[in-house]
Amino acid sequence: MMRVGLVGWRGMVGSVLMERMRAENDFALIDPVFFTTSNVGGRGPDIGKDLPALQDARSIDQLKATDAIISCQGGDYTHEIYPQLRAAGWKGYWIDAASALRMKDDAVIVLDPVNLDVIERALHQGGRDFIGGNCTVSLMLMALGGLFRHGLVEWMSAMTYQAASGAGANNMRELIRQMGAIHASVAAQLDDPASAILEIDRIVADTLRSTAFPADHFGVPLAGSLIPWIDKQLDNGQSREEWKGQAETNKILGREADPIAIDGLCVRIGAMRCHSQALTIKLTQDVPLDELNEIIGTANDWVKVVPNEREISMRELTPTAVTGKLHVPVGRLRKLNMGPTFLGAFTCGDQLLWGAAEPLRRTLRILLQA
Ligand SMILES: NC(=O)C1=CN([C@@H]2O[C@H](COP(=O)(O)OP(=O)(O)OC[C@H]3O[C@@H](n4cnc5c(N)ncnc54)[C@H](OP(=O)(O)O)[C@@H]3O)[C@@H](O)[C@H]2O)C=CC1
Ligand SMILES: N[C@@H](CC(=O)OP(=O)(O)O)C(=O)O
Repeated sequence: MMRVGLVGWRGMVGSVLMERMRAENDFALIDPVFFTTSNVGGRGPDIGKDLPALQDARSIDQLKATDAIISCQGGDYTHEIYPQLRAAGWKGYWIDAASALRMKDDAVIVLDPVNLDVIERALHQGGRDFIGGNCTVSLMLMALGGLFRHGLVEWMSAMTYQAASGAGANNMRELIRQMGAIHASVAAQLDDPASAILEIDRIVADTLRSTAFPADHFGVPLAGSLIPWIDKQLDNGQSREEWKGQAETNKILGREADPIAIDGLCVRIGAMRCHSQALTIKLTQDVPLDELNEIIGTANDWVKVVPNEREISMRELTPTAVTGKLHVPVGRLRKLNMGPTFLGAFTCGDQLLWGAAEPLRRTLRILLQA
């Protein structure tokens, strides 16, 4: 049985990964060893079978005794440990949620419903590093992979509406705290049907602008507002999250040599854990909408085309509908006024499932069958 080390299993991404691995009975197929950076000798998670005590995630000797490692511990950990482990001669598979190794030449960004061919080719060639993609990119490709597969995308612009979870667990908590602070500031006026709406609005604005408003993690209000910047600032004016759109999509598709132009603006909004995206797609040719629906909707087992109708879009194409679910709805599909080769689309997906945990556990399954 493959001895698989799990690092970062109690974090947010790691916890979702544990849930999914339990649900899919993955632990029956491996000999799992749990690591920690903070509780060596402690107890691992409940996975329905006996486990040895937690091992030290910074011990190269202990890590070396594995055939594969899945890390959800974060980029700093990867930067610190991965080079030491390879330098010590470890030849195992490194599967990682963090972005640290994504653009390394011999690393594959894994999203098997879209790029199983790229993953299998790398495995054939002795590839050992399999890295989960950026959540926004992975969710866009789960939704629109069919168009790319059919060579129909000349360029794409993605305008994103990204959830608090992408910034971490503390940010999710802070979003709810911010919502509570807003409500508390006008609770009395809300209970009084005769109160003036402009007075409520003024108090809410004062609350949002107050230095007492809880914003330690985001730095600014998200509830009742939005944040038009995600990740670091690059010299060319893009945010790093926006840069990933083109760089990671083309790497996932294995077409770095002939990249498709992808760009847009990434925005944080007050959703909990589902990223949404409004997409403008320049098609390489004029394809009728019913054919596009078919191409998009049959690309994988999880994408689900939502008819471009008001009621069903409002019910099914939202973070509320999608949270905790593996399907990836895509809708609002229509030709835009710019011409017959311009397609509009809107998609929404759980960024902790297909955006983070699910590609990792599926990669493990692929390695087990290799
Ligand atoms: N958040 C996201 O949406 C996505 C994140 N990723 C990547 O995944 C990696 C991990 O992200 P994420 O899961 O958000 O990180 P977390 O901060 O939730 O967890 C990382 C580690 O922090 C330690 N930790 C310290 N305090 C706590 C606590 N109170 N509860 C749980 N764990 C704690 C744990 O390590 P220990 O048990 O050793 O103490 C844990 O494994 C990052 O590199 C990120 O870039 C990738 C895609 C999406
Ligand atoms: N940057 C993403 C989350 C994330 O962790 O991305 P990456 O894995 O590319 O660092 C967000 O904020 O929504």
